[in-house]
Amino acid sequence: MRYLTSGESHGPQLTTIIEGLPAGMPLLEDDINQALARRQKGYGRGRRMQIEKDTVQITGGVRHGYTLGSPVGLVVQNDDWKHWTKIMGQGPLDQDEMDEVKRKISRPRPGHADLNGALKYGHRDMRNVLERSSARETTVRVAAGSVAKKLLSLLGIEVVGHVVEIGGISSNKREYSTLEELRTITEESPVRCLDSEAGQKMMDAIDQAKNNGDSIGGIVEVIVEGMPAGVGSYVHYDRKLDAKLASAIISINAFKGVEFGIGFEAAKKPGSQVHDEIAWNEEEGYYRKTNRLGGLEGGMSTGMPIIVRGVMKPIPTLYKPLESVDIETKEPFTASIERSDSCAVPAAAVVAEHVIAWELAAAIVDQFYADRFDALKNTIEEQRAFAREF
Ligand SMILES: Cc1cc2nc3c(=O)[nH]c(=O)nc-3n(C[C@H](O)[C@H](O)[C@H](O)COP(=O)(O)O)c2cc1C
Ligand SMILES: C=C(O[C@@H]1CC(C(=O)O)=C[C@@H](OP(=O)(O)O)[C@H]1O)C(=O)O
Repeated sequence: MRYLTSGESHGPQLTTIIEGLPAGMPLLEDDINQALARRQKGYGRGRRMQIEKDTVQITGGVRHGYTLGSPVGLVVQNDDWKHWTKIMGQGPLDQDEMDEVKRKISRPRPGHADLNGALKYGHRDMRNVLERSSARETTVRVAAGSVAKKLLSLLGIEVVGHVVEIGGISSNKREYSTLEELRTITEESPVRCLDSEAGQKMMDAIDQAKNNGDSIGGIVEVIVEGMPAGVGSYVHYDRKLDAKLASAIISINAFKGVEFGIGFEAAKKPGSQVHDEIAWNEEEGYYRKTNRLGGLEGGMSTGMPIIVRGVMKPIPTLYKPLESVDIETKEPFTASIERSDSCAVPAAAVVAEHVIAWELAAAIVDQFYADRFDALKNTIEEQRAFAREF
């Protein structure tokens, strides 16, 4: 299963095409719209989120609420496009229009894609870079991920993303009784945090950063329950499930680190406090007494919950900007900017949830290859029964 995306941040629309989804899976626009709305929420975002009301149009691959096995096309309109039709128009400009819109972006922001993208593609107007490097593109990644989440959910696999740290303030509450409880509580928190006290402090930290013209980052966590054991493989580097999940997290704009289970803490502990003892009972089959490795061993799922965390750096566009160099004059400058998010960690938790869901669904569809969704469902049940009785 694979997907590509297309679209600029202030262009007319964002598009994705999903290839390889089995036929006969229930899918409605509403399933996707709920995910898009969740990505738009979250304390710390800038004015753009007030302009957009992200909703999807399914443009192919679905009929009467079920997938056809043909490519699924999804489109999300950019409501901001109407303010950018000249600047972002796709046809050639006449001379008058050229004068009107020729204000080129020649001042690269440290930490964004501007300068490297300009050097790579030869764009002297860095708008040509920032339009596509913008995290606006995560809208359709969430759309594709929500289709994957639907598939997983129908197979009894649930995925939830939430925030565990913002600006150095950590959630002290990590325990929850069910994934449903984690989802419900974090959904109501403006920063998607289980710990309401820490959540309030996170909001204060975001306000403070904003007032200082600065930005802050944080850590998000994604938990997956119901994944059958043995998805992924140890036999080849590009079939390892942990590697795919790590790549998915790092592919989110501004994500700089990833860990599984106890993660980087493993470096400080002896093996006896890192590895999870294996046990067996008739009801569940094999299980681990602990889950310090976060549900992954040898590039494969263990059947225990998968726990992935990702670290997001602070947003690079600063109202109090850092020094940079104008590529036209070669002079240093510190420019002011029009608008930006001051913290997008709560939104990024939703993105992380969906990119992880995508990788898991793709790994399942590729491994238990099926053209029909009912056949896939049976195969997964058989795999679970096989593991229980093994
Ligand atoms: C949901 C989300 C919203 C973001 N909003 C902004 C923003 O408003 N301004 C900004 O400069 N960067 C924002 N970023 C981060 C940039 O897109 C990112 O830093 C940039 O693409 C450069 O990539 P890199 O940081 O991975 O190197 C956002 C990222 C995410 C995930
Ligand atoms: C548009 C989204 O996020 C954008 C991501 C982003 C960036 O540089 O990554 C910059 C900002 O864009 P703008 O300058 O248009 O306000 C964010 O709003 C979105 O998440 O839908």
